[in-house]
Amino acid sequence: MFVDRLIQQIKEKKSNIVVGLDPRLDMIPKHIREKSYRMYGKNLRGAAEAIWTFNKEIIESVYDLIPAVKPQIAFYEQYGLEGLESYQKTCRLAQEKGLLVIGDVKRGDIGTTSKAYSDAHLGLTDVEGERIEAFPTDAITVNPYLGDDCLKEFMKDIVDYEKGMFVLVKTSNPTSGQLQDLEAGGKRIYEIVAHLVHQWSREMMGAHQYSSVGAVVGATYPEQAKNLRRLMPTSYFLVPGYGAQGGTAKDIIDCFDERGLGAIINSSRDILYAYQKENSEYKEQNFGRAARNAVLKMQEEINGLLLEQGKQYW
Ligand SMILES: O=c1ccn([C@@H]2O[C@H](COP(=O)(O)O)[C@@H](O)[C@H]2O)c(=O)[nH]1
Repeated sequence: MFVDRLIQQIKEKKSNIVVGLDPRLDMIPKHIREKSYRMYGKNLRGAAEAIWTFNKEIIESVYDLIPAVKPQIAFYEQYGLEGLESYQKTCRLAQEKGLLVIGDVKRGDIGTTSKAYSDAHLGLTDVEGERIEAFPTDAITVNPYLGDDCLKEFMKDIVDYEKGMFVLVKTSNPTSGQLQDLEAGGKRIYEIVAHLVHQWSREMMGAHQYSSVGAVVGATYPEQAKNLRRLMPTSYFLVPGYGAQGGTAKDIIDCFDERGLGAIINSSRDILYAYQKENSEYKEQNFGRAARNAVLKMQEEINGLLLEQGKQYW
């Protein structure tokens, strides 16, 4: 089951960090871009190959330190088919390195359309009876806005293929409250979504009192996260917003349970582009080492605070 594999990886690597694979062309080291443009041209192929080269080195540099990666599909989709090919290759390499892959695809539509999304990202795609894997991912993010019939399609594949999903509950962006914090029947919208997620989570429980149905909860809203931990006791939290968006170890600490489990913390820009930081000791040739160092620093911050609070999971 996805959640059990995740917890096993977390314990083995003593890490609850997810590296977000969000390749931004303008932030990829120049020597990689130039080589790629020389070989393929300044076009979608050239961009996609630069991304792939960059991701390969990032994965090689951090795979032994983390349980999972989270490629954000938007950063690949913008380069069309070539970009999606890089997404697919990135997911495959990460899995080969023993990492779990959480596709940040934020899908959700009417039932029949959700089924197609789910075939592509969780299950298998049917071609005249041949069942083929389109994108190799272990879990995805989903948008709950369309309700039960939308999520039912993802649920089926989670059960059949032992995959996972993280439902958007309280997102990290500045205006997430505009809709998510509105009150309906005495409750906030995000609390109502949390209640639904809790119900869905009961259908896919693993061995450690957690479910393969998790929730996205932003690091930038610590008070709400504390409340959500209580409302969704069986859902693993995928927590974006650490680092570049301002979230700190203190802000995410209440996403964990008393055992130090229950949350995986994502950081993308702060890790991938650590070599560009003002005080960085690394040159752009060593961007992989800079990323590794950034993961180790984040691990120290989070594990240090967990230890202080007696929430030692390792
Ligand atoms: O509420 C959300 C949901 C998803 N994200 C995604 O996480 C990363 C964050 O990147 P950073 O560079 O660490 O800020 C990015 O892929 C977002 O699309 C989120 O930030 N908040």
